[in-house]
Amino acid sequence: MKILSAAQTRILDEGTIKAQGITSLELMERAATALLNWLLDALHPAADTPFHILCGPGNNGGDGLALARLLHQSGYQPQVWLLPTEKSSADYAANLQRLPTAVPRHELHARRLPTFPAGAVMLDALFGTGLSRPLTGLAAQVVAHLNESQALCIAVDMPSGLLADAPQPADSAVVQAHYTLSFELPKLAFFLPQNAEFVGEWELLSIGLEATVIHKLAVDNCFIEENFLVGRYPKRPKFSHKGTFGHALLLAGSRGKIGAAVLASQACLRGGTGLLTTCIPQVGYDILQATAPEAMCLPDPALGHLSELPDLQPYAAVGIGPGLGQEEASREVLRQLLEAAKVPLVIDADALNLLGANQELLDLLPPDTLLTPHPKEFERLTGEPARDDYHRLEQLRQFARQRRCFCVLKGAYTALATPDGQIYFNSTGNPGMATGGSGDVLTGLLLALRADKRLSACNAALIGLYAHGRAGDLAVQQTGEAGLVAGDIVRFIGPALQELADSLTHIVE
Ligand SMILES: NC(=O)C1=CN([C@@H]2O[C@H](COP(=O)(O)OP(=O)(O)OC[C@H]3O[C@@H](n4cnc5c(N)ncnc54)[C@H](O)[C@@H]3O)[C@@H](O)[C@H]2O)[C@H](O)CC1
Ligand SMILES: [K+]
Repeated sequence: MKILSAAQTRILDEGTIKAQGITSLELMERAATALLNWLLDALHPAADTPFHILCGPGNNGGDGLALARLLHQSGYQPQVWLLPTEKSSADYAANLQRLPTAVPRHELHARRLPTFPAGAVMLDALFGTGLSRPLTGLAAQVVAHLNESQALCIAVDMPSGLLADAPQPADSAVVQAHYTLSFELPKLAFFLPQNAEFVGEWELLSIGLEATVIHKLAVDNCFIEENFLVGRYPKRPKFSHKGTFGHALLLAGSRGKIGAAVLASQACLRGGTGLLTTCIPQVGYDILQATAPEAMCLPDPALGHLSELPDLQPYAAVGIGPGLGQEEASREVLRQLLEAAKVPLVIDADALNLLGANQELLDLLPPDTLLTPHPKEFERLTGEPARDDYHRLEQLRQFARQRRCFCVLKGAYTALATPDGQIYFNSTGNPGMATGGSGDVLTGLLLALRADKRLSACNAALIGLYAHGRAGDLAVQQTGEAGLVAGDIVRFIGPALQELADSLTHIVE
């Protein structure tokens, strides 16, 4: 699913009106109808539910006015609160005119700001994608006042004060919505942690925006849902053998962190690798043999850390990093690997920290290498703290372009940047997965997918991120969020991948 800029949203709006031969007012009616249907379906509001709709001067306010009329026609008693303005949009004016006189309308005033009780539903239709600068004056005061309210706050299209695709100054007034109901496609702002307190839960309401126009718009940010992956994860052929899926090599573990090597090994095996060899320091040998018996174990001569790079000849892909530690000898193993590798690499955890601390190693990264930092590890890689989440995203895009690699940024909507400058946000996963070892599981799974020669580097990464989150979503149904541990994610990798393998068949059926 494409993530459009505010400017592209306008193009899509106009393109839809032209292609479908409708008026902008009719499109607004679709938006208001979609809002009404959501309110009725999701809230099942009692007939006396106090709906308060706050309307700004543009089409966002127009949506609010149209919604007020539809709520009234459905038997509710909404009230509208208008932001005084000298200039309003034509469709706002038209909907103000169409508002039944029975719907109470009030003008917002700095000295008479309304207080809404806990059971009330506030709809924030002050500003949407047309916001061009931070809110000031009365609008900012209204927003600050709304944020003090106990009522349920539902933002129409965007929380007012939030820009769709750029940061606003740190102390700007932005509505803190419980829900944001956006039209058709998500905004970039929704994917960034710094905006979570404003956006709340977000949902997309379809208003029939023109698919042919969406198709033509070039974007560099996408949101990845299951439908995007249909057909990208091939079923296992009937006559497959373990050689079909590749032999993976994992370099992981150090004294005290053997668990990371175990989790990554188990995830790699569940991720469908044909064969796995895990290279581990002596101290982990018995543990790994006992906990991942399907893996072959290659003990390093050193007791507590990796000190030697094995012969790479047999392997289809190599993963390095989980629990590795940052010993000098392990850094040399990493250096030799980067110099020698002719197969796909997956680099995580301490191997990323070693890259950050020894920046000259970054010049050795083979093209299409997959790196999986969380924000702190990413900062060590770039050596430059990000100003905000937007800046970090551009750093990520730049890093992947410059290093010709695939770079993941782990978080709530894990982002994948590709060498051609695209960013894909993953849609699966839950807060229960913010737990030790969950990243090691991702590395093992990605290693298995990179060892499978049938998958491109980009598809392997997208499928890995999606299936990892989906496995977490399946696991959390049994464990709850607090009780979820990384090993639970491992147990559901198989079912998550099977869903993807079956998705094409389901569509054909
Ligand atoms: N995208 C769609 O498919 C549809 C969108 N709809 C709704 O329309 C709004 C966007 O409407 P627009 O008129 O372009 O902008 P806004 O209502 O967000 O506000 C514009 C209005 O406000 C002025 N303005 C901008 N910034 C500020 C500021 N900081 N302070 C004060 N005033 C400001 C600006 O000059 C304009 O006058 C979209 O979000 C949807 O809700 C359609 O109804 C359905 C299709
Ligand atoms: K809004």
